[in-house]
Amino acid sequence: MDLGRLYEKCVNLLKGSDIQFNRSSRLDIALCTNLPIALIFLPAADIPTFVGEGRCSIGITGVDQVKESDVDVEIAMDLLFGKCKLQIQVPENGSYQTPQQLVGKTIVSSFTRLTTQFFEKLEGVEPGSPIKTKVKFVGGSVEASCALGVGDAIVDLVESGETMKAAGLYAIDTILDTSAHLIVSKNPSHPELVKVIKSRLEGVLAAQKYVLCNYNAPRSMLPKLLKLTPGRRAATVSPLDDGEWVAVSAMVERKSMGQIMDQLQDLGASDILVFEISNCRV
Ligand SMILES: Nc1ncnc2c1ncn2[C@@H]1O[C@H](COP(=O)(O)OP(=O)(O)OP(=O)(O)O)[C@@H](O)[C@H]1O
Ligand SMILES: O=P(O)(O)OC[C@H]1O[C@H](OP(=O)(O)OP(=O)(O)O)[C@H](O)[C@@H]1O
Repeated sequence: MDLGRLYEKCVNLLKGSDIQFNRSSRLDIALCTNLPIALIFLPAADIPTFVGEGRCSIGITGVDQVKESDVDVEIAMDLLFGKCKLQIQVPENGSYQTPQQLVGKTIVSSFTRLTTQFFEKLEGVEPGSPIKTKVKFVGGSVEASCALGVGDAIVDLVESGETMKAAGLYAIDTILDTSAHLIVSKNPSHPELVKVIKSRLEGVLAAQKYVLCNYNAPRSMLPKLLKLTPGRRAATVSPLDDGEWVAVSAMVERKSMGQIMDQLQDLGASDILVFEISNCRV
């Protein structure tokens, strides 16, 4: 698990999965109070190594860090947060507009492996063969490199684009779209626990993706209404005291919720209620 940008979302995910723990301040390890596991809080870039070497059975970090580390782990689940892009950025007022123009130049990045792989492909050489482009490592504040004359371009993560803009840079290509992922050791010490944690996390992700929609409707409109709210397997339809009416309950995708409510109403549904799902197994 991660200490910085991903930390809060990781903790929320664990809470949602009912993985309980108390973390004393400044301690990097916390024992789970309701499962026989220890949680270790590590920098995002170190997590792939710990999991790759089997020291930790599972980890949560950006897939950018996993690919940069070149470790042999299972990339098990996209956790759908921490989304950003690893992009090639050049000075706005400079002469470079395409990655091809950077061949033979100096590129600065914290992601030297991914940058090197990109230029190997661009230069048409075998992986591991020498390339004309020079790739330099810088651990932080990479965006200052061009202005300070350390490099001609940088490869760095972009989320809002504000850092890039403030540094007078713009992106000319994307090397990787990334987000936080669950990674699993190829030899976990307790595979059965890994399975439990995976299915709990899947439950939280599904709960985030769906809401529960309940409504009352004239029975005659059911065929049309159920096309809008078919449910995952099938919608639950219950009779009401008024025999002409039914109550419907179905999971719907959160992203379509507003549109579906509008259409249900247009078709004569009433008392449309939408509920958050705090957890589920589907
Ligand atoms: N705007 C962003 N900038 C950098 N990383 C981001 C951004 N948005 C999401 N991420 C993800 O977060 C990961 C880095 O996490 P973070 O910055 O928390 O690292 P850390 O080393 O654990 O913490 P810190 O840098 O605070 O010590 C990246 O690898 C990427 O997957
Ligand atoms: O597109 P934005 O939303 O502006 O985010 C991107 C910036 O955030 C990260 O840096 P971070 O703040 O982690 O500091 P660092 O430069 O020391 O890595 C990343 O390296 C970019 O510089």
